[in-house]
Amino acid sequence: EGWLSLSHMTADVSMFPFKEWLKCQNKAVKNHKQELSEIAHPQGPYIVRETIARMIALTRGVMCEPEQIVIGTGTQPLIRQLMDVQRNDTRVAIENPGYFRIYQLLKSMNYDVSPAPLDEKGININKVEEIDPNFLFITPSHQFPTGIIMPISRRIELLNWAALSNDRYIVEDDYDSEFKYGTDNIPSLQSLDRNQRVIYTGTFSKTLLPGFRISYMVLPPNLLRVYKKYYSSWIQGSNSFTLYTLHYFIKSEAYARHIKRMNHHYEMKRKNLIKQLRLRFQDGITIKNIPAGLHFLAEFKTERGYEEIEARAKQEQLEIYTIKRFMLKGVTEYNKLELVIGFASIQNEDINEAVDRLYRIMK
Ligand SMILES: Cc1ncc(COP(=O)(O)O)c(CN[C@H](CF)CCC(=O)O)c1O
Repeated sequence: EGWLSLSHMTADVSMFPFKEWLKCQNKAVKNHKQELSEIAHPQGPYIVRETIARMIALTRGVMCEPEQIVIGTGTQPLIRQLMDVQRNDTRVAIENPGYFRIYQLLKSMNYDVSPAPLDEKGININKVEEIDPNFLFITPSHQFPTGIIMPISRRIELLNWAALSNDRYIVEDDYDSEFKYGTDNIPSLQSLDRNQRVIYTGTFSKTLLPGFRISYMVLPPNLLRVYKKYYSSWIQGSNSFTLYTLHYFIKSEAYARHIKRMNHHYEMKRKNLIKQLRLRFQDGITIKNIPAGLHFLAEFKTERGYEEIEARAKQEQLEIYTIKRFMLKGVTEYNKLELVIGFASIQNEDINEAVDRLYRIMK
């Protein structure tokens, strides 16, 4: 019957409004031939940055001017640009478990990168003070991969910590913050920042499609000055055609409608998957049931180790990922079997079959 996927790295392409997207593409051709014939602004076309600035002000409380926005072809290239213009002795801390692709990028740039552990409120503030980083990478809206939603109290603690020095920044990765199911959508950390300490990054990979490669970064004025100094001759890497299409997709409210529709769709699939998992595994499964994002963590009682589970998953043609990929350096072997279970790809009618395969893999 072929492969089924519980990957957390996808979006549900079966629901993407390609017809509306193509209409916006036509508008881009009609209204912006001139701009398409030229090299775009290093940070991306102004009107696209203006539309993004307005949208994140409305949806995430982010306060910024279009001049502070840098558009990029992904979170990694944006972080690379930001960090390329920092001093070599810059110290960095990142959540552990955390987004290993950023961890690996920062290490490949020869920065001193320290994984910092979490507690029930997100990144552990005492550990942050111990490490004393210049840049702190966090995902407060929906910690990646544990899903923890950082309470306001911890956000304030972190902002107070950052405000104590001109040489401290917090990179707020607001990844998949758009998907909340019945839980409150806490405004961005950036919206609480009064000292130009927060760099805000967002992406359209989860709300549109990861293949579009459209992400953005909001720099506080002091870092924007540094950025402009180093990148004045930079040619924007994004595809202007896609960016102008995005501009019309957002302005026509198609984007807002799509997110609303996807929230309902994902909430229904998530509920069904959790129900089937509980029915099948009974007390053999413990689900970290935080109602947000496009994946959840689930711990399974099994005698089998990670390698064996991954091998059996291939046999069963079920795409699954374990928590190991997010356990950054210096963490002892996990003594429980934990999966990151994504529900964007799996079609509702395939959920029972996927759960059956998972049951055979674990038993
Ligand atoms: C924490 C976090 N911040 C941003 C992105 C978005 O990056 P970009 O598309 O480049 O804008 C991801 C995307 N994560 C990937 C797909 F889910 C990879 C996960 C894995 O490698 O496990 C992410 O986890």
